[in-house]
Amino acid sequence: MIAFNDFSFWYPGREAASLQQINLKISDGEFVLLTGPTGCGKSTLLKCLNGIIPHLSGGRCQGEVVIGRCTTRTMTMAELSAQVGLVQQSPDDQIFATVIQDEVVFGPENLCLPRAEIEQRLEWALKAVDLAGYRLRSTAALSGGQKQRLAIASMLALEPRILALDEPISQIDPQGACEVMDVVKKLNREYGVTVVMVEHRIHEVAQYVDRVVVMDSGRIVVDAPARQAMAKAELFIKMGLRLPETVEISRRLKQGHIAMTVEEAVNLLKSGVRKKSKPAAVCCRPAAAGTPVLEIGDLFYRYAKNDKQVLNGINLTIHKSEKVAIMGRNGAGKSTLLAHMAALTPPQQGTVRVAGRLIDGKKKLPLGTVGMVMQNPDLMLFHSSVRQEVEFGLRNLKTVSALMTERYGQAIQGLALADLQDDPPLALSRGQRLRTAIAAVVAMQPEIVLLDEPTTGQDKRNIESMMAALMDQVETLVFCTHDVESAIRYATRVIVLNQGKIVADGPPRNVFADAPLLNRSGLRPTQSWLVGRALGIPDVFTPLELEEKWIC
Ligand SMILES: Nc1ncnc2c1ncn2[C@@H]1O[C@H](COP(=O)(O)OP(=O)(O)OP(=O)(O)O)[C@@H](O)[C@H]1O
Ligand SMILES: Nc1ncnc2c1ncn2[C@@H]1O[C@H](COP(=O)(O)OP(=O)(O)OP(=O)(O)O)[C@@H](O)[C@H]1O
Repeated sequence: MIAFNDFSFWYPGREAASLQQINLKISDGEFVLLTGPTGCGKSTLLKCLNGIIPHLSGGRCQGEVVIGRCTTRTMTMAELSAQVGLVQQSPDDQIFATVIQDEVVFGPENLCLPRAEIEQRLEWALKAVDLAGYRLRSTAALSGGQKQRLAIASMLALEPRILALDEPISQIDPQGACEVMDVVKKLNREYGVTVVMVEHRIHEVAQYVDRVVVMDSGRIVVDAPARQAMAKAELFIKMGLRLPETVEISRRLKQGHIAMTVEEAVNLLKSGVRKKSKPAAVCCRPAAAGTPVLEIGDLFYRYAKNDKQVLNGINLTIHKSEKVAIMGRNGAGKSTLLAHMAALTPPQQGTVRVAGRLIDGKKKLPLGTVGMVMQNPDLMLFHSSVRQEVEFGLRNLKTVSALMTERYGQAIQGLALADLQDDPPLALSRGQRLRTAIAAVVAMQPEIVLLDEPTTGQDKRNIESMMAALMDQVETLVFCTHDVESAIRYATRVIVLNQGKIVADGPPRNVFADAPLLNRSGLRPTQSWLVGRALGIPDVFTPLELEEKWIC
């Protein structure tokens, strides 16, 4: 169905090839996960499938990509689009209609399908991504995760033979991600759709796929059935990639079996010899009680007069030095709350105090009080090099030269951008663009840093180095995330929103041990916690903790 024959590709103006001698064959009906470190060429490879490369990208190619029986060089974009549906990494790059239903029916209408069939596909596709009630809604009034769901729906409605998905669940809440994966798997299994999915959240998708292809620096370095690929756990770790916790548990057990699901991991552990003595339960980190820096009282907010309340009576105090994760279902109100904390949106009802200043929409906060990175980093990048981008804020703060060099250096090192300083930000991979936007904010060392989903599109190594830099260089940090593992590891406090209300607020270990709460809020416990529960060991959240309590 798909064949890359000795294919290499150079973007315009780049000396190094972003794809190097790729040889890859994907059969009809296969489900392939394509993964690898940020910037290794995954999105570039997907763009070859529907003809963006070479027809729109410019640049230089060697070798060929064959879809069906024809090479993409000789096929038109229209011919390719009829076979390949590509869901792009940033939904904003894909969505163009102003109304949701228009976005979804655009493809089927262009295929000149009968009206009844278009209607049926529209209904089915929106239901599949849980947007059924949103048909007539404006696309501009969607949250980031809802936009990602819409981008998926518009490709599902095309019913393509090949579905190419570029990090389709990166901004979707954990339960929603599972539902989307179930739909994609069903299409693959029941209708024989060939699926090529790029994803860093390997732990959430590995159990769905037939085969795993890993890239590094533009080359394919692993190509194996899923279980065999997971057996190369050491290589994944060396490359800084994330493993499913069940695989991590299997690795620690050292028995040679690889568990792909929680059930398999439970059976594997039961078959081993259990440790006799249990170490004491890990203590919850105490909540910080420093000076209040964000004080929110009875905050209500709706986008338009007749809309539902998006924030529904928020009361919240965040203290200096806290590291707070805000979590919850797509559309729960996280980004809207963050916009209030950044004083970008003045309160309609209730009060917001930032660093002691009452926000009323009239007076601006002094520069350097709050730094925020939005969910879509592209909205914040406007310079012609990473260097200029990161220096911009420091120049506005009139930072003296020596301090500027120091802060710039720290931010660039911390965000792993040293090799990209002269690159134009918008010609970087998404993970690299996001790190650039974060570096620009961190370099200014504002009192409060607000990040909207900073782990999306990042490999494990970059998440770890980025979070280490944030822990080190940022005083008070508030970040929205769907990444349960990162919240457990880095947050001192987790706040869960549901329909604009705070439904949980406490140390991560308390929040993530409350399965009914997680279930109601679009979240999921970690695989280690589920394994621990099945084995009767409470308070286990990571493979390491499970090893300490169970494995000899
Ligand atoms: N439009 C472009 N112009 C020039 N270089 C580009 C362009 N897009 C990507 N690149 C470069 O090509 C390489 C591969 O980028 P690509 O987006 O395919 O990586 P990726 O593996 O998908 O990364 P991520 O996981 O961060 O999305 C990177 O080094 C990137 O800087
Ligand atoms: N500009 C807007 N106009 C009207 N409604 C909006 C607008 N932006 C967001 N909304 C709606 O407000 C609600 C909350 O959106 P918000 O972006 O705060 O959610 P979120 O929790 O950050 O979601 P996600 O996890 O998907 O990023 C959603 O129902 C969304 O559709």
